[in-house]
Amino acid sequence: MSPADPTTPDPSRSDPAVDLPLVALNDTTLRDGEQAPGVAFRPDEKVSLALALDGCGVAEIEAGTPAMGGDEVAAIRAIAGLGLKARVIAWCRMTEADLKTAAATGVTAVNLSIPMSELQLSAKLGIGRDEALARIRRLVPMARDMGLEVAVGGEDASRADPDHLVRVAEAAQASGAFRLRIADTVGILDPVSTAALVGRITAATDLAIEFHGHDDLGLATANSLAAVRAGARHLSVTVGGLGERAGNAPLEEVAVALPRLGLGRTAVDPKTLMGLAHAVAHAAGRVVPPGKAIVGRDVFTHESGIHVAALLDRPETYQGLDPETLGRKHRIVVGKHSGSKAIAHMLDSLGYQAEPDIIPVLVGLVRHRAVADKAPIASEEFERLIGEALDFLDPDRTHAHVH
Ligand SMILES: CC(=O)SCCNC(=O)CCNC(=O)[C@H](O)C(C)(C)COP(=O)(O)OP(=O)(O)OC[C@H]1O[C@@H](n2cnc3c(N)ncnc32)[C@H](O)[C@@H]1OP(=O)(O)O
Ligand SMILES: O=C(O)CCC(=O)C(=O)O
Repeated sequence: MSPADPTTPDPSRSDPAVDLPLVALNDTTLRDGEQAPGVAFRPDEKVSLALALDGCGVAEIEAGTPAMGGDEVAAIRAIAGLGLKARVIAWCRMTEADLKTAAATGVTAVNLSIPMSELQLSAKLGIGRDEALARIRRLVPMARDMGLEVAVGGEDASRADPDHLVRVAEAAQASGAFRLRIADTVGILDPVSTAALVGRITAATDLAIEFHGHDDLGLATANSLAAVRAGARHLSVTVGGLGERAGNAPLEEVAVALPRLGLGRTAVDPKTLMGLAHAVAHAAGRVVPPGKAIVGRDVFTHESGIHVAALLDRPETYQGLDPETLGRKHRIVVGKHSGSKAIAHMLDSLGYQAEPDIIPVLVGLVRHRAVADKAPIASEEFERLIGEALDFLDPDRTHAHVH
């Protein structure tokens, strides 16, 4: 098994290594992310999120949809003028009007989107595959002549005939596009079908392939990783997975999983991911769920007695990901599932030297309190429970059970 071969990763490696393939993350929080129902960023919010995304190290920022006009155009123009390291790309339908509006924003790159499936071609545009190919051959060179880099967006590619996708890749490349996006628009792929589809395209073309996963089945991250195994070197992501319906592949999951699984490296600084998650959630009017992988409040917090007992001695016993790589730390709380070692640890961390007889009493009191409160026990409440335990053990306080 060779770690350099993306199809045979070495799961034991945890550090990004230079011999892993470089994967470009195209963050579309400001375009597809904002398509989540009710999410509406102000231009100043889009600008500050673009700066944060650039600081985090994504390769590309899909800044918005110029065809929306007004504030959206102003925001894209402002982002294009920031001089970011990331490529700033605008999303367009494959039409001359959208292209001209995009060019006027000052972006240097456009994603020209056209449906790939028969269903969308006929239902949305009333055209067939040949006309779709003709539009690619007309619009891509037009955009190139305007001095723009061009990616072709293959909407609904997961429901399209793979032979047509290959022809689209050929037409896109011959017309001057630098990339084709394979979009699982309605989120129906799994990792096996993603690898088969993406592998079919990457075997037939040397045009760069981007995979754009949706999370309708909770598989967007898994599918994105499968796409990399199959040769995709560009992935669409959004912060927190924000996006249409169930959203997109979360930036934080993809950026951390790629090197952790020995599949790829990116330029993303993992220590920026928490701040970014909260900035996007705030601007989106949403919250970061406590159990959200990588950036959730509780994902390095431990309550279960068996886990705490082991990781107090050796953190690696219950650690798949080192929190320090994300600028985070393990946290231990006491609650319904605490055992005696966790209670002793809590006493110790609050500065008490306890005699062993108080611990089982506290285990019971903590469990009871946690069920009533449906929350871990805060330090002040724990100290109150110490008092209760002392009253129970020795109502007259003739003996010091804690010091
Ligand atoms: C899978 C995706 O995420 S696709 C991206 C979705 N993003 C958005 O919709 C961005 C927000 N959208 C908007 O603000 C508006 O829909 C606009 C400004 C883009 C267009 O508004 P309108 O002109 O009023 O059109 P409306 O939204 O009613 O319908 C969409 C039109 O786009 C056309 N269209 C859709 N995809 C494409 C395409 N790839 N190429 C060309 N035309 C397309 C539809 O056929 C329809 O055309 P019609 O008006 O001639 O019937
Ligand atoms: O055509 C594209 O660029 C992809 C659009 C998209 O967001 C999707 O299909 O989910």
